[in-house]
Parts: sequence; structure tokens; C-alpha cells
Amino acid sequence: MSDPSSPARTTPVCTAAVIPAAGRGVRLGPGTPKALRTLGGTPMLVHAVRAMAASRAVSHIVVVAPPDGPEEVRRLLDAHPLADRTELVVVPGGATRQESVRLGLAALPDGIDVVLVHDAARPLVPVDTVDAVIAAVRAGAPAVVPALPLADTVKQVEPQPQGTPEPVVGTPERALLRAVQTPQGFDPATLLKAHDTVVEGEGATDDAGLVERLGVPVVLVPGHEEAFKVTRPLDLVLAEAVLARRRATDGYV
Ligand SMILES: Nc1ccn([C@@H]2O[C@H](COP(=O)(O)OP(=O)(O)OP(=O)(O)O)[C@@H](O)[C@H]2O)c(=O)n1
Ligand SMILES: C[C@](O)(CO)[C@H](O)COP(=O)(O)O
Repeated sequence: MSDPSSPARTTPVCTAAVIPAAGRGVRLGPGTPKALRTLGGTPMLVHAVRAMAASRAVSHIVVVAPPDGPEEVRRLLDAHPLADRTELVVVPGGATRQESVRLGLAALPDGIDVVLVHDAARPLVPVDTVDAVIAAVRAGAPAVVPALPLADTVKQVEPQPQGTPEPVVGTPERALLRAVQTPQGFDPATLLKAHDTVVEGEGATDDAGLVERLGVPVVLVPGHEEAFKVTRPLDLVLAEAVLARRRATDGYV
């Protein structure tokens, strides 16, 4: 609840989500760009947009479309309208995920309290996970990441040419490792600075990785198994199964 003694805000505070959806999905195999492939008859991107809009805190969504296809993406999203309270913007993306997110951040409105970055390729993240990330940023953490413990043991290797067996050089202690998901949530100024500062190709494969390079603390909240990333063909089978179960049990559309 707002403090009645504090001056009225000129700009309403709101949370925004940037959804990078400009990837091709090479690991999924040839065909339509990954975010536009359907799950249960609905494009993966539409599921991802709905997952962000399901949070009552989210009032702005920026979708980052394949560079050659923002008009097609706009048409597709117009065919699957959201509740009136959510504003949806589509911008063209870039050649890498980092570039696409940077282009999405440039389209954010002023007055944002939290910015989420969420992969279109994680279409089934539950709203409780989204809200947990937002709550942790609102509680003062500049960077918040949903994460899960690993099921597999991980080996560090000395990379070799394809086809040559890779020598193992170490086994990191699994109990200290986490697999990170999205949406990742940030204080907007922190994330903008990270994207302005960290040069492409310096090895960060997620947005929190860029923020870490500024020396800003990143904290984890529990992720969710259904927030998995659709990366390879078997992931599509799993996503269809999760969707079918949701439709049968809780009326998910
Ligand atoms: N140039 C790029 C590359 C990726 N992404 C987005 O980043 C998210 C995570 O990337 P990933 O799952 O790796 O998607 P792709 O890059 O499409 O997959 P692949 O590496 O198999 O081609 C996806 O929602 C993807 O659309 C993006 O917006 N712009
Ligand atoms: C951001 C991310 O989903 C966190 O796990 C992941 O790093 C994206 O990696 P990708 O190689 O672009 O799939």
C-alpha cells in the first residue's frame, strides 16, 4: 500500500518484461524460427507472453522478434490478444541473444521498477516463479535468478576437435552448482549499465552473467521444472505433455 504522506508519483510504477524471441532454434532442427513453432496449436512465443502477463505486476512486455520478421510477429500476437492492462511492443532483434536483449531494453518505457528478461524458449514458466523473482527485486536485490539444483554430475573438459574424445580435467562439486532459468529480474538501471558496459562475446550466456561482471551481487530464488528451455526436439515432446496435463487439470488455454 502507498504511503499517503509521500508525494504522488508522476509516472505509475510498473514491471516490464523483455522477451528475446529472435533466435532460429538451430538445435531444434530446421524449420520455422523456434519461438513461432506451435505447442498445443499455439505459438511458443504466445505461451511465453501469456506467462509474463499472468503476473499482475507486469504491465509492459517488449517482444524481440527475428530481425526479418517483426511484422509477422506483431500480426501473430494481435491474433492472440492479452488483457487490456498489458501493453505489448514488438521490436526487431539481433544476431545474438545479448544483442536482442539490448535492443529490447531500448524500447522500455520510463518509470519501471523491475525489468524481467524471459526466453521465449521457456514458454511454460509458472506465474509463481515470475512473481517470486519480481518480489525479490522489489525487496532490494539488484539481480535475481530462478535456479534449480543439478540432476547430473558435471565434468570440466579440455575441448577437442569434433569426433575426438574429450579429456576430463575436473569434476566441480555438484552441490555448489545450480542450473539457471528465466525470467531473470533486475533493477532496470543495473541491467542497462551491464548491457552498456559488457562487450559482446565476453562469455556471458545470460543477463545475470553480465551483471556479475560489474561486481553487482546476484541472488537465486527457487526455479521450477516446468520453466525448462525448449532447446532440442525431445524438449518439444515434454512441453506438449506438460501443456496437455495443464489443459486437463486446470483449464489452461
Ligand atoms: N539472436 C538471438 C538468439 C537467441 N534469442 C533468444 O534467446 C532465447 C534463448 O536462446 P536459445 O534457446 O539458445 O534460442 P536459439 O538461439 O534460437 O537456439 P539455438 O542456439 O539452438 O539456435 C530464445 O528465446 C531465443 O529466441 C534472441 O532473441 N536472439
Ligand atoms: C538465459 C538462459 O536461458 C539461462 O539458462 C541460457 O543461458 C540461454 O542460453 P542459450 O545458449 O541462448 O540457449
